Amino acid sequence: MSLKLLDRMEQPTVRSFTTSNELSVSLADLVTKLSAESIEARDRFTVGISGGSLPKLLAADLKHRKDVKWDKWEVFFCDERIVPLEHEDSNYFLCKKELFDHVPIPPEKIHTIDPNLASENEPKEEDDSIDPVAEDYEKQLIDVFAGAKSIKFPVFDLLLLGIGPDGHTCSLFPGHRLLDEGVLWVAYIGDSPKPPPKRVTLTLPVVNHARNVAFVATGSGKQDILYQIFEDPSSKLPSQLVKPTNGKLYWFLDDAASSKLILPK
Ligand SMILES: O=C1O[C@H](COP(=O)(O)O)[C@@H](O)[C@H](O)[C@H]1O
Repeated sequence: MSLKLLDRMEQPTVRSFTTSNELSVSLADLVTKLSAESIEARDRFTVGISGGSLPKLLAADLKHRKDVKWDKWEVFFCDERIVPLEHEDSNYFLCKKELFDHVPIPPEKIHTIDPNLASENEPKEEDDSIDPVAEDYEKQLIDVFAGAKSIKFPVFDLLLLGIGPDGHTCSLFPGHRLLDEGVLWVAYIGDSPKPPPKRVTLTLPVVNHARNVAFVATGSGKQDILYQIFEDPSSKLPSQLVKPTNGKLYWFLDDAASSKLILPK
C-alpha cells in the first residue's frame, strides 16, 4: 500500500465505488452490521451523524432495510448549526428529510440541540467554546453515555463523518483552536469559516474514542483534499487528526473523489 497515511496508524479500510449508489449500499451494509453487533453487545446502537452530503448517501439504501432494530438507536449529530430545527441549514432537518421521516427511530432517541437557548443567551466572546446550546447538548450526551457514572469521554458505536474541501470534519476547521480541546465533549464555535458561523461540534477526543468512525466523501471536488490527507500527513488537517484510539476507521469514497489516490486492488 503506497498511501503514506497508512504507514503511521492501524490500517483503515478504504473503499472506492464506481457510483454513489454502490457506496450507499456498502455503507448501509456496514451500518446494519454495526447496529446488530452493538445491540447484541449493549442493547443499543449509539450513532453520530454529520450533515452536508452525508445524510443523502447514508439514507439512500439504509432507509429500505427491514432488518434494523430502529427502536434501539440513539442518534446524535456530529455537529450542528445553531439555527431553528426546521431551517434548511440544520443538520437535523436534513437528516429528518433523508432518513428519520422514513424509518421508525423513536423521536425521543433523536437528540437535537435546543436552538432556543441561543437567542436568549449569546456567548460573550466569539471564541468562547462553552455556550448554553453546547452545554445543553453535552448534558444530553452525559445522560445517555454516563448516567450517574463519571466517564472521561463517551464511546460511540459509530460516528459518520463528512469531509469538507478544506479538510474540515464535524465543525472542526483547519488551524482552529478547537482542535486543541481536550476536556469538553461538545464545543461551541462562533466563527465557523463555512456559514452559518455559529455551531456546536463533537470534539476530537470524542471522535477518537468511538468504536467505529466512517468518513464518507464523494465527487471530484474532494480529489485534492483527499490526496493531501493521504499523501501529506504533516498537514495536520482536522480529518487527519481523526485516529480512533481503540476503534476502526473506514473511508467510503467514490471513484471521482479517490481518483488521485493509489488504492490497493
Ligand atoms: O458544514 C458541514 O460540512 C461538512 C462537510 O460537508 P460536505 O457537504 O462537504 O459533505 C459536514 O460533514 C458537516 O456535518 C457540516 O456541518
